Amino acid sequence: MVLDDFFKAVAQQYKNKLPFVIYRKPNTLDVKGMLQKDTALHITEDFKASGFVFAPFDDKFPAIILPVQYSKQILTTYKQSNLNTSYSSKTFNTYDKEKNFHINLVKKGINLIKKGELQKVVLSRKETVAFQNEDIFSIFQKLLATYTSAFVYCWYHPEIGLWLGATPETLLKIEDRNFSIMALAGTQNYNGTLNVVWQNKEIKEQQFVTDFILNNIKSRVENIKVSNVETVKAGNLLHLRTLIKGRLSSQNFNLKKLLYDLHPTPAVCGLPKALAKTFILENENYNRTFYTGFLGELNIEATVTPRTGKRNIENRAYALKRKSTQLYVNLRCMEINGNEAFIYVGGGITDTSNPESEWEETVSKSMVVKKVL
Ligand SMILES: C=C(O[C@@H]1C=C(C(=O)O)C=C[C@H]1O)C(=O)O
Repeated sequence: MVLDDFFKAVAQQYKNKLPFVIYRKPNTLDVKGMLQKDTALHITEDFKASGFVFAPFDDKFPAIILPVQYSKQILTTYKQSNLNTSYSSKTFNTYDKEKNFHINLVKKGINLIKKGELQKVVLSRKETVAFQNEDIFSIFQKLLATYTSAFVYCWYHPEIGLWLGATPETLLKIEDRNFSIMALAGTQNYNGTLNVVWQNKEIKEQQFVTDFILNNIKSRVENIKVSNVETVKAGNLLHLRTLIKGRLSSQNFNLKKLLYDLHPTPAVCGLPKALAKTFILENENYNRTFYTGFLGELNIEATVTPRTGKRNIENRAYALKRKSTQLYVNLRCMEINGNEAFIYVGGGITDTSNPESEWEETVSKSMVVKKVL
């Protein structure tokens, strides 16, 4: 489908107040869309359905799905040169009240860590900025053009609202029995080089995430491969990343169990998980809803053509059908609500965190999204 027709179809869907998602995976050009044919709020209880899932931070609340069976799928290609909208150079005010609240929240977190009750907690805030007469699809296109290595999406349901984001973090990918999980944490501003020094604080907070993931998957996987810790760029920021890959031991693994043993990981919640989550729910002054939840393709049938090598020539005729799941953590995102955009940002706190720097980190993270407004 050509780009114009793609966006016309999605705009019509939005006008008709029908649910949809449009998205592009990291470092690819395909932009996919799922346009749901009814207005129902579909839920997946067992994670066996096939569709696009949108799950909240708090696992007490259900995961929403746009099911393949009730949706029309559309596809286009987006090249950076398609961008014909320019950036505005708006300035945004931050308010002392928000800053004071966040700094006090961080101090509270540090105190609990120093008392030994928590090891790490990720604390966040919601910032409201004015949003007037803007075309959400041009914002989506700016996200596509600006953040080519992110998972970029725009998701809508009339009963929930409209979300947009460009996340650098994969939660879980599964194809057949092969899986891949990312441990991403630690943040510093990007100043033109990936060759940077990381402080112990960041190294430790990222290691917590890797260890947590390994502990939670070890009983049901084999052939685990853990990458070195690498510095990766996401917009104007750098993070530390470890990739964990392997094979699930059983064909009949329980995807829901695996997912909720991981989610929310210490990249967005903390350690120990339950205590950190309670602290977050009781002390942040807003409801995260879908920020730091997860989203993406669930049990989508993909056609895989075997590689063409001399040895494989006889295989070329077969196109294999495989079920694939590719889920991302909902970060660097915003929710549009009438004339307002809510931007959600947070950061990991450990015993050596500095409250003022933690505030600055959330300001830098908010720029990722503000840049396209
Ligand atoms: C919580 C966020 O990001 C997470 C926290 C990070 C950190 O504490 O350094 C880094 C990447 C993400 O795992 C966010 O972007 O809002």
